[in-house]
Amino acid sequence: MCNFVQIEEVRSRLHVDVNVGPRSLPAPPPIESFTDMCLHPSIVKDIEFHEYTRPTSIQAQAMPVALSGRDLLGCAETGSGKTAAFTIPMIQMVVIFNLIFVFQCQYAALIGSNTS
Ligand SMILES: Nc1ncnc2c1ncn2[C@@H]1O[C@H](COP(=O)(O)OP(=O)(O)OP(=O)(O)O)[C@@H](O)[C@H]1O
Repeated sequence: MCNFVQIEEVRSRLHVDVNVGPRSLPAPPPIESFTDMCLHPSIVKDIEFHEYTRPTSIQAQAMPVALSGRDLLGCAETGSGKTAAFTIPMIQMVVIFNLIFVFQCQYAALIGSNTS
């Protein structure tokens, strides 16, 4: 994917809106294939086990942002795959950087969930 127009075309097709803060760099473009996300082999294996063939819209846009280490706030309808969109990058960071051992962190991730 090379230019802004093409990126916006893909976002439009995926029905994805992206907003970044005024002093922030542009968000990474969406990635429409798990294979192209450079995920750890153990994560790829699990994605295959669950028979996810391609990212949902929220995953295609949110995962590259989170994998780049940026903060993000993602909203999408229920059942659209938000859980994996946020947790796969989180697991990737833990697996790749081995956060708990490298930084002696007590916590590597914090998950907040609404109650219903
Ligand atoms: N890329 C994908 N391909 C196929 N199925 C998927 C994919 N991503 C998630 N799913 C499946 O879709 C279903 C809904 O996903 P999930 O519950 O994560 O959505 P959600 O947006 O987090 O929902 P909620 O708003 O209710 O929390 C789950 O069964 C999940 O395993």
